Parts: sequence; structure tokens; C-alpha cells
Amino acid sequence: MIEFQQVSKHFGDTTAVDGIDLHIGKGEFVVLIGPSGSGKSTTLRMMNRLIDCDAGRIVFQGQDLQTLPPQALRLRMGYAIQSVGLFPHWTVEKNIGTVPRLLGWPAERVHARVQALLTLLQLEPSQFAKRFPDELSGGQQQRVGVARALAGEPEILLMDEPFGALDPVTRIVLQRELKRIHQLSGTTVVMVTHDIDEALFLASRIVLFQDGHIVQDGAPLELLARPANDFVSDFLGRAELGLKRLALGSVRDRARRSERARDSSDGQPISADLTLREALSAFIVQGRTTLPVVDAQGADAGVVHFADLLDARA
Ligand SMILES: Nc1ncnc2c1ncn2[C@@H]1O[C@H](COP(=O)(O)OP(=O)(O)OP(=O)(O)O)[C@@H](O)[C@H]1O
Repeated sequence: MIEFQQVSKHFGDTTAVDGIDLHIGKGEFVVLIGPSGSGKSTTLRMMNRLIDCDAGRIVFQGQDLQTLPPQALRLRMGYAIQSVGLFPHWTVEKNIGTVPRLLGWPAERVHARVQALLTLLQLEPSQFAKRFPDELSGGQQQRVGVARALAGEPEILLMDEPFGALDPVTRIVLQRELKRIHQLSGTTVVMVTHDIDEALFLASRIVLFQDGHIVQDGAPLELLARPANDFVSDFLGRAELGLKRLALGSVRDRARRSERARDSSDGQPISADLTLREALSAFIVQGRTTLPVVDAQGADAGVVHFADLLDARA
């Protein structure tokens, strides 16, 4: 899909990105993370040529990026940023339809796409399509920003701190939506974030930057189980590595289906959808070492034991 070969970028005396190699495959959800100033945004902006690299080569869908005109390239790539950047004098509908119109889609197709995206992002079209950006909350504006980035059916979705300015509750709701959209659409996503829990929740792969270099690149569990060095452990939160690992697993995978709770004296049932970290919390709150499990419909789904959390698999 997109490949960086020994790519560097300098701003005067500053080396923002220093000879990185990175290959992002179709359908991946890659999160770029690292301390402030480590080169994440520069790397992302080189993908849609908001910034051009000054050494190395970037190949997109088999073609050298330098041979692709930036305007045409950006119509093939969705881009969502923290400040959203909606056009203030355009309705939500017109904002979301920007790229499809530029691509020359017929009006009915643009309209249908906008309606579908509003629904996907849980903004009721009859309520929101005709509103202007200043008639929306911050979270709703972010949703419109994500819908606009997805509107032209991009080959790749680039996101720079898309949920940065949101309160923690709205942020988690939007993370869940983005995860669902990624699973449904299979769109390749590259996202920059500062939030390690957001990265662990969303990423199929995490790329950790330090001083313009990639220090580690792998699946979330791989980073947590085998951090490459002390910097990686510290960045992931050394004291909480175990808890973060638990957050990657779900009760569904550990429940003993053949066991059954006798009655409510065996504890308050927990949902099979909970993470193992949430289950740990439930064990502590209820003061028990086994808990009944129920599925999304509330039906009996077995029992989970405290000891099952210690299983090294996630
Ligand atoms: N347009 C620019 N002009 C000069 N220096 C720049 C420019 N853009 C980035 N830099 C420098 O390049 C380095 C990498 O910046 P970049 O924005 O890629 O980091 P980042 O990891 O995204 O940081 P943050 O998390 O703070 O957004 C920093 O030292 C930054 O000051």
C-alpha cells in the first residue's frame, strides 16, 4: 500500500525524520506514537505530500509518490486532523460531500454517501445534515471531520490526533466507532496519537518513534510482551504493562463455557464483551475469585475464574 525506504526530512538544522523504513499493508490499522517532536506528524504528512521528503523514497500503490501530483493524490487519501477544519459557511452535508464532488460523482451518489456516513457515525441525517459547524458540539464536529475524510472512499485514511481535543468519554465512544468502521470497511488507516491506551485499543500495529527513528514496530501484544528496550517499557507505562496486556484480551476468550453458576449468590454476572482488565476490576469490586458470564443477549455464557486472567495468552 505505502512504503517508506530510508526516508528523511530536515527542517534547517533539525532532523525531523531520520532514514526510516516502514511498510504499511492494505487493511492495516497502523498507529504512529512517540514523544512530542519525535517525527510522527512529519511522517504522516509526507504520505499525502503536505511535506516532501528530502532523502529516500516513498512508494504508494506501486508508484513513486514524487511522480503523483499532490492534488490528485489527496483525493485518493482521507485526512482528518485534530482541529477538524470544517468549512464554517457550508452545511454538514456540503462539508462531507467535498471530495466526492471534486471526484465528479453524480449528485444522487454524493447525497446517498453523505446520508450513509452520517448514519454510520451516529449523526441522525434529518437532524444534522443541514446544520452548520458552529451548531455542533466538539465531538459532533470531530465525527463530521471523520465522515468527510471517509467520503471519497479513500484508499487510505490518514488521521493526526483526530480525537485530541475531546473529553475522555466522547473520545472512547469515537474510538469504538472508528474501530467498528475499520472492521466493516477494511480501509487502511494510519493514525498519529499521544495516547498509548488509544493506540493499544485501535492498532493492528504500533510504530513507536524516538528522535526521528523507529524504535519498535509490531502488534500491540508484541510491544507489551517484548518491549525492545527501557525507552519502550517506560513509554508504554512500565508499572502497568500487565494491566495493559489484560486490556487486549476479552472475557469471551477465557470463559469456561461448560461451567455454570448456581444462582445469584455466585456473584453479579459480567458481560463476555468486557476486557480482562475490566474483569479484574469486577473480581476486586465483588471480592470473588469466580464470576458468571453472560452474552450480549443476557444468556448464560459460562464462568470465568480469577486464575484464568493469569494465562499468558491474550
Ligand atoms: N514546518 C516545520 N518547520 C521547522 N521545524 C519543524 C516543522 N515541522 C516539524 N518540525 C520539527 O521537526 C521535529 C518533528 O516534528 P513532528 O511534528 O513530526 O513531531 P511529532 O512527533 O508529531 O510531535 P507532536 O507529538 O508534538 O505533534 C520537531 O523537532 C519539530 O519542531
